[in-house]
Amino acid sequence: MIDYQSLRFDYKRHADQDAAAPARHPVVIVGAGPVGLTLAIDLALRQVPVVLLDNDNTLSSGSRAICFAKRTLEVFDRLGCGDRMVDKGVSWNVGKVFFHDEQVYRFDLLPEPGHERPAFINLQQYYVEGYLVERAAALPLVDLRWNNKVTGIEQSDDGAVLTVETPEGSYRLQADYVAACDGSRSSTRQMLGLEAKGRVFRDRFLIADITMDADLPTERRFWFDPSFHPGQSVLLHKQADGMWRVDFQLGWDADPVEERKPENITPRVRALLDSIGFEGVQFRIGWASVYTFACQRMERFRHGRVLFAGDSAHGVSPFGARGANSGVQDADNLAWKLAAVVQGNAPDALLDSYASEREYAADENIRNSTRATDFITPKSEVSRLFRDAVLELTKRHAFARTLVNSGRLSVPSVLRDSPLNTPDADAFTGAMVPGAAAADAPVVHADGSTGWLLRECHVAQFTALIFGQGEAAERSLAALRASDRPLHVVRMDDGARGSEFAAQRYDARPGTVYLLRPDQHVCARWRAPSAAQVRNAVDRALGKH
Ligand SMILES: O=C(O)CCc1cccc(O)c1
Repeated sequence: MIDYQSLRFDYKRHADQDAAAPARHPVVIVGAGPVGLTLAIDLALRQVPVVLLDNDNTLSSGSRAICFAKRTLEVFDRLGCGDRMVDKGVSWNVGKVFFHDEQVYRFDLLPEPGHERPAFINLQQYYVEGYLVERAAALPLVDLRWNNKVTGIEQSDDGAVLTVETPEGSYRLQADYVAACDGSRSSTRQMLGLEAKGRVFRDRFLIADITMDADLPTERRFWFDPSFHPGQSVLLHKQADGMWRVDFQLGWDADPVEERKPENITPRVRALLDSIGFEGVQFRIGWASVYTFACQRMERFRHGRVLFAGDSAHGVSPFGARGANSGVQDADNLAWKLAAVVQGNAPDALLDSYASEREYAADENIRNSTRATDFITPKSEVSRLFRDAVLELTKRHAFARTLVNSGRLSVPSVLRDSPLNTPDADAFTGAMVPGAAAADAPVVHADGSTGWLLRECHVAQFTALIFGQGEAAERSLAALRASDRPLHVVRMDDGARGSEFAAQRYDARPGTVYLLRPDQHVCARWRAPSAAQVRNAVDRALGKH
């Protein structure tokens, strides 16, 4: 078994370091974390060569982001590495909320059948990064350079020049576009004199990974004010390899250095385990950290030829697992747009929609994260009284459950107001509005074979889903063909067992067509499209209108 935590990657001298003039590349990505790696793989699969620079030669130190959401797994599936993540991770849908020591609420994030992926998996970040690195290594168009630290950036109208420091000295590189995926302390952001602004929360949390031989169902457990950690909150998650993540709220006055010491972590963990029935169970403390956080973002995610993605662009609290997941969705949004622009299939202005769509998503994540944090860590006596009253009521009254907020867990933003959407001209019901990430569903083919809707969406192209058979579906198919736009067509045959999920989720009738962007967001839909409507919708989604 590979120990991903102790892996060291070789620095290799590159021919660019000996070039007389700085070599020029279409895209240079700064930072080989989950976001930079996702973006690099996605671009390479779209036939765009990428240089990916990382300032060290290791994967994530510590388990860090552990909760990877359904949408993130669907992105990883599209990139060809979702199965490994899901096979190694622990899947979960259910969360339990406790007030004092009593369960007051249980929720199921994916109560309906007919989805390939669970609501979440928990997997240590070093595995996620390791699997992405291995996937990238299989793609000749990804040029991953370890121990290549960007120390300077100069922008011009048509690109940027980066200064890169290596163990053998520094060299310069030119890029048509730079993606800054270099984390919350982004040096790219600092070098450009930019900042992220927002609210810093005055509280401290201890995260400790413990390994123990004990089992509980794989569920998220959250305690408000439990007897084993009075006055504070606690969150427990199971990870791979018999590891568990515990988050203890400590309060602002806690001493971060003291709290990280094993002799101070042990009694906290012991009290938790004793309270959940694991009195005799031995445990080992692994990675531990004391953190504070801020909900903040850069005002704009695009600065000329530099695009910011992930934690460099925005930050949230861990509650809701919206950090890494929204970063992967940034990459998902950016990759196809960058590919379309550098390949000459879309104007540069398409990249403005990356910024506006993901700034919108960041606001939604920050809003959710801020509300959850305010509920979890009330900052006044009145807020605490309100919070405790809600939790008390929740035991008996369903209405109060909607007010409980232990973190609203990550779901993709619906990009409802995106300029890339074609507004509906026909009546539809349901959630698959233009801007929504396409819902998965079983697919039943005419020959009886089965698959999953999102797996059928081709990585490189716009996809058209056509529902049903018969004349209406044939007319829609003819319109798609006559549109003269490269479309990957997926036939959603109705009538077969299992096909009802898709028909219902997409409010489909025979002939209904959904147009999906390459990142699987719906951008248009019709009951019976014309070729011109399809053509216009594709062009609009490419930023040509
Ligand atoms: O369950 C949640 O709301 C998030 C769990 C989580 C994710 C990342 C770090 C961390 O300490 C907790």
